[in-house]
Amino acid sequence: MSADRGPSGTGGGEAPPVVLKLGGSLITEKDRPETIDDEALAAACDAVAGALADGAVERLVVVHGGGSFGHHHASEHGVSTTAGTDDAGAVMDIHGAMTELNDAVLDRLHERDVPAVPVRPLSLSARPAGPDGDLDLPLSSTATLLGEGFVPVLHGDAVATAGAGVTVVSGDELVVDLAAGLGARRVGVCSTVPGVLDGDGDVIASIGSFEAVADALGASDATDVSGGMAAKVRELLALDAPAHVFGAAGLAGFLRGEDAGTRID
Ligand SMILES: Nc1ncnc2c1ncn2[C@@H]1O[C@H](COP(=O)(O)OP(=O)(O)OP(=O)(O)O)[C@@H](O)[C@H]1O
Ligand SMILES: C=C(C)CCOP(=O)(O)O
Repeated sequence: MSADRGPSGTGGGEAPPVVLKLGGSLITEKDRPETIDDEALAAACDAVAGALADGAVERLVVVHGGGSFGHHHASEHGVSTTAGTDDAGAVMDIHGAMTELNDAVLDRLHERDVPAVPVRPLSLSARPAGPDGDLDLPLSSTATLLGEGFVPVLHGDAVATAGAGVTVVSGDELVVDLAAGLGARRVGVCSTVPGVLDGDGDVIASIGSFEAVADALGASDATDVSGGMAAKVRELLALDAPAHVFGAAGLAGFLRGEDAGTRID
């Protein structure tokens, strides 16, 4: 790997970060178990590397989804964001597949000199008991890595869950906690669709409430244990920072500070 430690390394007082999710449906072939979409992943990493190199983004946290890695194994074991398992083998299947995908994302970023380092939710995070138990995601490692000039890369994962064993935490949940806790400037979710689509298949320019678009929102077309587009919009509406949902064509523009796809705020 050729990635060096990032240039800033200055501690506190830096610009608020951008939080970017690379959707699993973008970077994998979601219908084919454990298959990376090499072209799409490379293009996304090019856009990230370009934005960091030309200073369009100073501080960046990347989150990636599960695609045909996490969702496939979670579904086979009957595990979702609400249904847990007490089988260590199932946890290893889910977490192991996400580790493999995370390694691939890190490799592609390192090839482009992005100082990316993994932050693993299974080792860091937990859900307390009860239906309203908010995810506990300690942020000090991510914040410190950012301050030291790195690009932390988190991912949807298996997560310890009081009273349920281990469930799934989606990248969308992580994005929301990271953005709120780190005071993100902007949030981007890059997926296979060009934005949130209305009933006619057109991109909805902006969404301010779930009810206004609920009829158009569905689950993912592929195997998915975390709720697809409906869950994504619900999560992003809870944020203070503006969020955008867009496709591959919108990524470079989003990183330059432009509006892309659907704006959610
Ligand atoms: N109204 C809608 N607009 C756009 N996509 C929708 C809509 N309703 C349902 N979808 C589905 O949501 C999918 C995107 O959600 P999905 O969770 O699969 O994306 P992702 O975040 O890229 O993947 P992952 O969850 O693996 O990280 C689309 O591919 C589409 O099948
Ligand atoms: C299925 C797993 C392990 C990750 C789910 O994360 P998401 O793809 O962001 O919903």
